[in-house]
Amino acid sequence: MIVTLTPNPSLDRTVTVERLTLGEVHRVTSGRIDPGGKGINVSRALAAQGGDTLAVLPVGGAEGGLLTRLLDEAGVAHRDVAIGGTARMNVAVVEPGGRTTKVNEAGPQMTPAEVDALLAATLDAARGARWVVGCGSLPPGAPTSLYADLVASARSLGVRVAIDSSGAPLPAAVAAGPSLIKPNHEELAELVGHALPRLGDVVAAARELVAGGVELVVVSLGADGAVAVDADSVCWTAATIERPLSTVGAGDCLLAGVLHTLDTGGSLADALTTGVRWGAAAVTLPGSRIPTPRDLAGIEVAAPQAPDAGLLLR
Ligand SMILES: Nc1ncnc2c1ncn2[C@@H]1O[C@H](COP(=O)(O)OP(=O)(O)O)[C@@H](O)[C@H]1O
Ligand SMILES: O=P(O)(O)OC[C@H]1O[C@](O)(COP(=O)(O)O)[C@@H](O)[C@@H]1O
Repeated sequence: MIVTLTPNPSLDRTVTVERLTLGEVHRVTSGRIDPGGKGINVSRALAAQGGDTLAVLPVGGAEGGLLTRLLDEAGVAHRDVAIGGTARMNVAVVEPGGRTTKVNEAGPQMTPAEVDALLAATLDAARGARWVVGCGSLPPGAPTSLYADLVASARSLGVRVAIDSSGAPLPAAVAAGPSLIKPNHEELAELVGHALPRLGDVVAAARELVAGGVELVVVSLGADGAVAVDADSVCWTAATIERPLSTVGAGDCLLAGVLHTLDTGGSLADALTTGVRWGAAAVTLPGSRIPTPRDLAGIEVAAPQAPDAGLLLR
């Protein structure tokens, strides 16, 4: 069982326009709404592939009601923690060719009691689970240490913790020694404090984090695939997608694929291959639609290999 915690879930509204021009009125050619937030997307991706998962989230307001209804419709088991605020709505504007502009709300103000209840519900759900995954930004009112606290508390229950976040909560969580982190290229550069133009720079930065106490670092690199680094090995792979439709949620699908494979006893190379397959399949789908087994068919992933250190990343 993989438990996900999404402290700041969202309704993801995706609209497609011919061309985005600042200051202009745009006519939408297609639109959709999906339950969102990074942990929720991880649970959606796992559930879509028959995985055993439970999403823990704060729920408030009319938007929160719609969010849980959409999760029910998608067959995603969830544990709701009632809050006084209202779930946020994030907008993604997609242009033909896949360029995506995102506008994310900050999220509802949470009280200290609501934050405590959310963490307690997550730890309660995590008892007996193999993995607990903390993902995404934190809403106003949540302490920067929320994911670090999750790492420490889940570890004392014997549960492995994966973290996918950004900004100040990420270094705080890293200092607590999680089992896995999944930064993208930009997040990793911010974490180590310098630019990482080549694949070799990414591997060196990931090794630095492993030496500092993170068991496994999986770095997603968009069209350049993903690289996985632990104390014993490093591997890299990628998939070619001719016509990407929307990259929203691709990193979440990658993480779901990696965890699903590790959870079912697969090797690191298999986990990375599955993750890249799920992430690449996600970019072939509109909005933050999640790949089904049928969407994975036909996605060719290169055999994992030692990274080409000199490769200049896109
Ligand atoms: N243009 C693309 N072509 C092929 N695969 C892609 C593309 N964009 C993303 N992916 C796949 O999705 C994964 C996650 O994408 P990425 O953009 O790095 O993550 P995030 O959404 O966290 O920023 C990548 O590791 C890769 O497997
Ligand atoms: O919590 P954050 O960082 O604001 O991100 C939330 C957004 O991220 C998503 O999980 C998608 O992730 P990406 O945009 O990184 O692919 C959306 O569902 C959601 O709108």
